[in-house]
Amino acid sequence: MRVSVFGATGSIGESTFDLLRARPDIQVVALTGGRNVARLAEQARESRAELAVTAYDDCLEPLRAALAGSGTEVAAGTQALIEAASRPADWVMSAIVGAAGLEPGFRALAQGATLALANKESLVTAGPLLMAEAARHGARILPVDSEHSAVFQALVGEDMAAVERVIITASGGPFRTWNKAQLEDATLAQAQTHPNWSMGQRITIDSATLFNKALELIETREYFGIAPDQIEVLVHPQSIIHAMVGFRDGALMAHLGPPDMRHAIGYALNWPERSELPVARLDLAAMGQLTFEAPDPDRFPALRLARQVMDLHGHAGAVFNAAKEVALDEFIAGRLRFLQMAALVDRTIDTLLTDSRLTAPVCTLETVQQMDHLARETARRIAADLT
Ligand SMILES: NC(=O)C1=CN([C@@H]2O[C@H](COP(=O)(O)OP(=O)(O)OC[C@H]3O[C@@H](n4cnc5c(N)ncnc54)[C@H](OP(=O)(O)O)[C@@H]3O)[C@@H](O)[C@H]2O)C=CC1
Ligand SMILES: CC(=O)[C@@H](O)[C@H](O)COP(=O)(O)O
Ligand SMILES: [Mn+2]
Repeated sequence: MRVSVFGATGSIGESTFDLLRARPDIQVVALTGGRNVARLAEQARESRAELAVTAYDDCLEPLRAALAGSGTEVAAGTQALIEAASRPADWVMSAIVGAAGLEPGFRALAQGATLALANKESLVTAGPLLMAEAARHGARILPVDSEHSAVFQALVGEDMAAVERVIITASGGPFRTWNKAQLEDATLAQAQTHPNWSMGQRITIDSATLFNKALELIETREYFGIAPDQIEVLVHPQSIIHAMVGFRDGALMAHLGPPDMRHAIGYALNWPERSELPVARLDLAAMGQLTFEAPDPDRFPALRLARQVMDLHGHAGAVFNAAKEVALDEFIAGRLRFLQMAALVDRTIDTLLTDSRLTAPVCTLETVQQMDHLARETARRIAADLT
């Protein structure tokens, strides 16, 4: 099997790489990264990858130097990423963070590869387009986000017409029990520490605001084609149950597992088979109890914003995600406070409500990219006002 990994140097990329080590039958085609050139080169040497690509032009020379004599080709830049995605592969991991992951995934589908999709932003910004591209080329999208992998697994052999509701769980993040006054002063160091999962910085902060769960609400609709009012978020601080599917006979099927992404990645890698995976086995008796709470929309407005976005349809997802990415950049740079992130996203959507393109159906990658660009410009202008 020929495999490529986009975002190989990140958290999902490293977990994927770890699983690939145990598969001598796999030929690594392309590995891509960003600024962590040293790690990308190590991975390429170890796996004898055909091609290593950095997203940044100024990282090309260090990458070339690190891979001299290895036999791995090197390339850099956005166009090189897209070309790498077009290189024939059977299975492609999409684990670049942010909207930058959309186009490589789109190109991988166009060459008929199975796309293991960790990059949730792809479905949030361009769900209908991505699904149509997969159908057009007879390609498959397999969910990697833990909740969506869990739903996918609970649905094996089931008829979607029998599904009444889908419940995705949320850890509640590091600020689950904080009041609003405490949230005002939440720091970057606190926000980038997840109670259960070890993940990249950006998704970790999104878990703290519940923007991660907001993206996942939209992602659920796009994957499974169910109505927003059939999708619920349930706070479950232990992150052991990842999702539940409720059927019209009242049965509720839950998917449980330790907080280790190698399960969801491995499931997508081995699908439709199940194979041995190096993940811990749960000891529920030792755990004692699993607890649940309703999310608080007042302290965490991201979920309400996601529901507004789902009602708007069209390019609202692209606008939502872009504004959220800008809010995150500003918070990381110390220019926005924690609660101002949601305020910025809210105001960006509000500002663009009068633009008819916001609700126009998503038909091309270009319009998605245009709306992403417009939303980023708008959000940056509003952020300058807020600071
Ligand atoms: N981590 C997790 O457990 C989960 C992650 N996801 C999703 O998976 C995706 C990846 O998350 P995660 O692994 O945590 O993120 P990380 O930040 O750990 O890794 C991101 C990867 O993308 C690369 N990258 C960063 N910016 C760009 C860019 N502009 N263009 C191309 N490549 C870039 C990074 O390169 P470098 O580091 O070399 O600069 C790195 O390889 C996200 O969409 C996230 O929401 C979903 C569920 C769980
Ligand atoms: C591992 C994974 O899928 C993450 O998206 C996870 O769900 C984050 O945890 P939260 O539930 O805190 O958002
Ligand atoms: Mn998730």
